[in-house]
Amino acid sequence: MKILSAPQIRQADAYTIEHEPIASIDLMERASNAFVDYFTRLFGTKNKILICCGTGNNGGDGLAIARLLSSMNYEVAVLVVRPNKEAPGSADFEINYRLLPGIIPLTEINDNTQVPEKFNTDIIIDAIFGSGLSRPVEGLYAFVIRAINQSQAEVVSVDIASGLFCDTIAAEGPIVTPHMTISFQLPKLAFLLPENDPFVGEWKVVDIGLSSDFIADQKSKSHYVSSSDIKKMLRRREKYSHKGTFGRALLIGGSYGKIGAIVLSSRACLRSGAGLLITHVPQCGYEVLQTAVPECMVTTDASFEYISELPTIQNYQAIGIGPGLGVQEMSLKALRELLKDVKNPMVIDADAINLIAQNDDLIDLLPANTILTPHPKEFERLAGPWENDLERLDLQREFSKKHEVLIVLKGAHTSVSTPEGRVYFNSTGNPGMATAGSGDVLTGILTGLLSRGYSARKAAILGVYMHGLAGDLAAEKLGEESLIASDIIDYLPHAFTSVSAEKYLIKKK
Ligand SMILES: NC(=O)C1=CN([C@@H]2O[C@H](COP(=O)(O)OP(=O)(O)OC[C@H]3O[C@@H](n4cnc5c(N)ncnc54)[C@H](O)[C@@H]3O)[C@@H](O)[C@H]2O)[C@@H](O)CC1
Ligand SMILES: Nc1ncnc2c1ncn2[C@@H]1O[C@H](COP(=O)(O)OP(=O)(O)O)[C@@H](O)[C@H]1O
Ligand SMILES: [K+]
Repeated sequence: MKILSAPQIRQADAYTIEHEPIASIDLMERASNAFVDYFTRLFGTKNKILICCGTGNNGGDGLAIARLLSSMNYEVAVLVVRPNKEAPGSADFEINYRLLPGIIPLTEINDNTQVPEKFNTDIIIDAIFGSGLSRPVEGLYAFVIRAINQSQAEVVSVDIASGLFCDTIAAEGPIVTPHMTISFQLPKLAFLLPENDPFVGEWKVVDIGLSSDFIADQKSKSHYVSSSDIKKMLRRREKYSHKGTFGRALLIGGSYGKIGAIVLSSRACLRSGAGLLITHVPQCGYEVLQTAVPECMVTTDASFEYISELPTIQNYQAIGIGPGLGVQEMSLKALRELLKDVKNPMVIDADAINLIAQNDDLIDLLPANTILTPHPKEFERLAGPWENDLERLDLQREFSKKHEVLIVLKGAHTSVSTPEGRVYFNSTGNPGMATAGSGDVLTGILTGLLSRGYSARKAAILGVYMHGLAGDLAAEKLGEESLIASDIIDYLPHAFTSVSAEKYLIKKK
């Protein structure tokens, strides 16, 4: 799913109005209905609702939402914020203003002195500004937004929190801090930047039928990965396939006290479809691996505690290195040798990333399209510091372009950047996955998918999605608090089957 900028969203509205064709006021009605449809699934009629409206089209949505909710027996009141009494609202705002039934209490605020310290209501629907915000909020609007934020009510923003820009980090000036945002058609970049979290809350995108042709034609460097994107990527296992068809994977890692990391990667790799897995560990890991993962073959290093040398690395479709590796001099030597010899894209994680960050010569040895999976601290070691999340995103894109690698920057909404400068934000995963070893599981999944024959770009996007989905399915059953990395592996089969089920049905028809 593409992420469009505010000007592109405006053009999509205009294109849809002209080419569907649909009257602008009817598109607003459709958007308001979509909002109400989702809102009424969450909140019952017992709640007192105050709808705070600006006088643009976001405010027009607010008025239509008021009318629709009132017709469904919700107790609704409307507040219109209009600093200049004489200034008319947008055309569609004015139409909806005239359509507002008399039974809905309507207050207009023109002056700071009329703003209560806080609003006494159960729910506030915030429809002051949407994607048309053009400058930071001040004056009367700022007073109203502060009062909204001070109220005890649940706040739900229409399209985007008033005061938040669609395409960047939070500006100066007050911004609504909603519990939830119900947004139209496509996610906004602002929803995916961690520092905007207080101004987004939970968010849900509802379809308002904007032209899919127009959206398909738009250029966008940012994408939000949805389940339908993933379904298109998934491959079937063909009838006459054999284990060789699905590739030989090699995982390298583990050290004394950190063998568990490479055990997790190995199990996850096999659960992601690799035909054959060889794991290379220091001698101290031999019995652990053979016991914990009987399906994998194990080769041992000359060193008891650390990786110090390479196994034969020919004939592998995919190599993953890093989990539990440590940053010993001898492991650095082995990594340098590996990077000099390998030609295919690899997966580089954890201490292998740290070693690359500490040794300038290594980055240029990486085969094109190699996948690096840093968490933010590891990425900072690689690429240097940033001032804010938008700068971090730019840094990520630039790093990928400059070094021709994929960066999987981990966290909520993990972002995958490609050498072409595109970024794919993940839509699965939960805070239960912030637990030791879940990154090691991801490395195993990515190595498995590469060996299985997916391109590096597809392996990265699909692997991150499946890892998050397995985490979500695990959390559904076990809760987030107790989730551990092994649970993610245990739920990987459910993740794959839940996404692929529909595809098989289509094939059978
Ligand atoms: N036909 C359409 O264009 C549709 C628009 N929709 C709604 O319309 C919204 C966008 O509406 P608009 O483009 O009218 O813009 P907004 O309603 O977001 O803002 C209204 C106007 O306020 C002014 N403004 C911006 N920043 C300001 C500030 N800091 N202080 C004071 N005034 C400021 C601008 O002139 C802006 O046009 C969307 O977010 C969505 O809610 C939906 O109804 C879907 C259809
Ligand atoms: N709040 C969160 N929401 C979603 N996913 C998360 C969250 N926190 C962590 N994760 C995921 O868990 C994994 C953690 O990886 P990492 O930090 O490398 O852990 P470790 O080094 O312990 O294995 C990443 O894939 C990350 O995206
Ligand atoms: K809003």
